[in-house]
Amino acid sequence: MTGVRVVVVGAGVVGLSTAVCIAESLPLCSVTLLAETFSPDTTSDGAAGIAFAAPFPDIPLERQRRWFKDSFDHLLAIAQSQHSPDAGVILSSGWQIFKEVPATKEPYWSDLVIGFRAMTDRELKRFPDHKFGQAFTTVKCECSSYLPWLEERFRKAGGRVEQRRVSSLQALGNSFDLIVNCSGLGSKALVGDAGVYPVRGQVLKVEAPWLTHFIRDGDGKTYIYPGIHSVTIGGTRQEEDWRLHVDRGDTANIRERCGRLEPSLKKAKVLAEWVGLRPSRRNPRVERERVLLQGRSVPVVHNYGHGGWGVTIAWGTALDALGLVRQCLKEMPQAKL
Ligand SMILES: Cc1cc2nc3c(=O)[nH]c(=O)nc-3n(C[C@H](O)[C@H](O)[C@H](O)COP(=O)(O)OP(=O)(O)OC[C@H]3O[C@@H](n4cnc5c(N)ncnc54)[C@H](O)[C@@H]3O)c2cc1C
Ligand SMILES: O=C(O)CCC(=O)C(=O)O
Repeated sequence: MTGVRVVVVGAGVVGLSTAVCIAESLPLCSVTLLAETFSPDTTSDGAAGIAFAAPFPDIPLERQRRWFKDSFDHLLAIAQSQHSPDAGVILSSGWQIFKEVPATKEPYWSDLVIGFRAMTDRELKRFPDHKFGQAFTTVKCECSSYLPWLEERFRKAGGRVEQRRVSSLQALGNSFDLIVNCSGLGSKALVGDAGVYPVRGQVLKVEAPWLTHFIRDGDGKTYIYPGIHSVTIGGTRQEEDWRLHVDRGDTANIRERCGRLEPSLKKAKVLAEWVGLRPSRRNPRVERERVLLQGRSVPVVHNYGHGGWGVTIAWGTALDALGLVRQCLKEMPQAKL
């Protein structure tokens, strides 16, 4: 046997990151990336792409810190290299502001981003409804550039790409020795996970090149993220809402909320409106199991359910998934690594 046949299902930021990690680290495996949709038609494509996260309830904080750190350091290195414009990864500085002083003044990643500090009274003055704020520099990833850039990197590492929908893992059992499931919300049907659910998010992309700093309300519903080509303003977090069309009421509401934080947005031209369904789950599923497919016991590594933080932790969870793939290979006596 010359190599183990690995398939990665899903070409959003999680699937592409995972596919790149596997193809670059395990050159003797033949890796196929298989997905129903590719950039620009994935959920990842419309994300603001800011590296920022809230904690998941049941994952040890040390593991979450590792996911954040590995991803942040990976993106920071790109942002500070000549690849930054092609990959669409940049540094982004700004403020998170709170109407009430939060119980936890420093998020678990406060020492992993750059220059995290409490805002001064002078900085807070322009936000009269807010009592407390955090200033920091993080990274921002424009997935409409980053995903094609990752796909190119995957192809250069010898990966193959195939576009089709997979109706069940059974359909893959004959053609592959190891399955890596990065199908996001698709995992609800693909692996019958009832714990995966959509959280609808609507954003507007506006033209406002004079804005250079992000502003995020600590309630997580209102944010303004300046990017390379446009400013993303949002948003909504509507649980179990599968509607993919733009809601005019949401648009008006977003413009009103963001305009209150940044009055100059009233002058900004709307370039596009977008809706995505966050692949949410109580905790992301990054684990392995064996599944009986066509009479064969096939190892499956899962990496999905990142909710609203998929861009932020994709690279870190991809490295974990790579570790799980290595464990599966060790259990295959015929595999050459
Ligand atoms: C409005 C909004 C703003 C956001 N902003 C941010 C942000 O600033 N920072 C951040 O970290 N995150 C953000 N997110 C969250 C982020 O977008 C998601 O966490 C991330 O996109 C999830 O990536 P994914 O690869 O798991 O899923 P997806 O991008 O949805 O990709 C899933 C892939 O699986 C494929 N697939 C599914 N089922 C099948 C099947 N049966 N057969 C074949 N292929 C299949 C799909 O075609 C697709 O290629 C935001 C989300 C929204 C909605
Ligand atoms: O929450 C944020 O501030 C970033 C955008 C995001 O992650 C989201 O809308 O899911």
